[in-house]
Amino acid sequence: MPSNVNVKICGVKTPADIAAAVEAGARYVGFNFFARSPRSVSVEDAAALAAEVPEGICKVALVVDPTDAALDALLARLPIDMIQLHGSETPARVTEIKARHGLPVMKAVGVADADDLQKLDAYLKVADQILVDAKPPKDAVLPGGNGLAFDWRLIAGRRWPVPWMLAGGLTAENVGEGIAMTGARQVDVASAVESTPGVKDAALIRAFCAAALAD
Ligand SMILES: O=C(O)c1ccccc1N[C@@H]1O[C@H](COP(=O)(O)O)[C@@H](O)[C@H]1O
Repeated sequence: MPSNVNVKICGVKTPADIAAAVEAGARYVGFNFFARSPRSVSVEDAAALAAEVPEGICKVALVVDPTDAALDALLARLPIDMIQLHGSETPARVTEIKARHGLPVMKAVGVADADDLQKLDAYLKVADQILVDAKPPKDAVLPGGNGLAFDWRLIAGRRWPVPWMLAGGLTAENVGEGIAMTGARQVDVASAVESTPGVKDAALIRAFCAAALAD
């Protein structure tokens, strides 16, 4: 029986990463355009990679506080299905980006405590999806992709009116518990499916997807 959980593999950089994700059952692949990330790809490389993604798999562009010019340049080259905003974009900026580009937007919200969930509520009317991620540590170089989980009890039993993904420190070992505790129907992973930062590992992708899709 097909699983009712969707998996996103974020930070794919090679055709082999895409093949591993798709064969393992992922429904989303993420291209990371945050230059300081070990997972970042150039627009040119991502355009070539996007051609490898089968029809029906959602191609997500992960960007952090993008300018209009940067998004214009990216979307002119790349057939993207969804924009993931992973910076400090306000609800008004999310609305602006959606209107300008006509693409679904997933807004990432970092969660460390109950106050962050109030901030999340402000995006429910403007974003198409919410990515509920761990809040990065103050001194972190990356605003996401740090392999850190948040306290899932904070969102246990929460229901939101838009689709959402659980992210942050998910691994093959803990994703089943994360799904069970939070009721997530979608999960997103970057670092736990890598052998070293920025290098995806097909066996780890398979193990993660098998665990997430076992539900
Ligand atoms: O992965 C990155 O390098 C990254 C950089 C900047 C913003 C977001 C980033 N990743 C996103 O964070 C989640 C969680 O990552 P992890 O599994 O804890 O490593 C990831 O799935 C991306 O959507």
